[in-house]
Amino acid sequence: MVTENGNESVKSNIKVQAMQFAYPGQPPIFADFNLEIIPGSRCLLVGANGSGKTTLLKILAGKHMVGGRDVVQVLNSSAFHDTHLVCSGDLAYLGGSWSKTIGCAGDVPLQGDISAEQMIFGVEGIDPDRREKLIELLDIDLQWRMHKVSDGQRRRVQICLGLLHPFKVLLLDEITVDLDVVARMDLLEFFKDECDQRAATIVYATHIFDGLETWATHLAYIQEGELKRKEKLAELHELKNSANLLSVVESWLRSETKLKKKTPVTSAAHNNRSSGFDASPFRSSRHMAYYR
Ligand SMILES: Nc1ncnc2c1ncn2[C@@H]1O[C@H](COP(=O)(O)OP(=O)(O)OP(=O)(O)O)[C@@H](O)[C@H]1O
Repeated sequence: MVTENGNESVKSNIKVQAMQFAYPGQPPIFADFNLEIIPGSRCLLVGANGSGKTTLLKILAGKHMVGGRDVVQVLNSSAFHDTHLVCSGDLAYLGGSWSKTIGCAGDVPLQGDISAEQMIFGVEGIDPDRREKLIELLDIDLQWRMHKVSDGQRRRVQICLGLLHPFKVLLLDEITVDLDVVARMDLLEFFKDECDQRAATIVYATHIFDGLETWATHLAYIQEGELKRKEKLAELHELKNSANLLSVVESWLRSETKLKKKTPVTSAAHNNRSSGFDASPFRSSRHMAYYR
C-alpha cells in the first residue's frame, strides 16, 4: 500500500521513477521503485536491516549508476550523471563510517595526524558565520587530532565538513549513533531550521526514533526494496493510536518477520539449498576443525 502525498503543484526535489537496481551477481534489490519528495520535507526512511535504505541513499547521492538520466532525479538533475550536484554542495550525503576505499582492502577508516582545524578550514568558499555556528553546535575542539579522538568526536568533525555548504538536499544514513543526546537533539534542531528557512530537503535513514515524531514531516517505509508506505507523518493513522513512532515501526517490522516465518520452504528449495551448501568452501568438514 503506497500513499502518495499527491501535491501536484509543488515540484519534487527528489524523483525516482521505475528504478531497477541490483548489485553485481545478486538478484535485484529494487525492481520498479518510485519515490517523490517535495522541497522542505524531512523524510524518515525506515525498514528492517537489509531492506535497502543505504543502497537507496547511495543511489540518490549519485554513487551508483542506475538506468538513464531520468530514472533518479535530484533537483531536476541526474543524481549520477550531473556531478555539479555534489561539487556545488547542493547535494550532500552523510553516512557510514568516515572511510576511503583502498583497492582490495575495502573501506579503511579515515585517520591521520591532521587537526580538526586543518580539515574544517581547508574547505574553501565557506560562509564564516555558518562555519562558526557548526563548530559551536557540534562542540568541536579545533585542536583535536583525527588519529587520537573518540568515534563520536571524529563523527562530529565529519558532520561539520558535510554541512559547511548550505545544502539543498541532504541524505543522512544514521549518522547520529555515535553522538550524545545533547549533540543529537541540537543537530536535529539545526536540520529543522535549514528545512523551514531554506526549503532544504532531508532524507534520514534511522533505527533511532527518539524525538522524531515532531521532527519529521514524512515517512517512507521500505520492505525488501519495495516502498510499502510513503505519507505525511501527521496523517499516519497508526500513530494516533500508538505510544510513539517506535511502536508503530516495531509493529510493521514484527509483522514482516511473521510473514517470513510463515512462508514454507519447499522440499525442492531445501534440497537445492543443501546441495549449494555442500559445494560451498565454508561447509563444515574435518578440515574445518583445525580452524576452530
Ligand atoms: N556492496 C554490496 N554488494 C552486494 N550486496 C550488497 C552490498 N551492499 C548491500 N548489499 C545487499 O543489499 C541489501 C540491502 O542492503 P542495504 O545496506 O541497502 O540495507 P539497509 O536497509 O541499509 O540495512 P541496515 O538497516 O542494516 O543498514 C542487503 O541484502 C545487502 O546484503
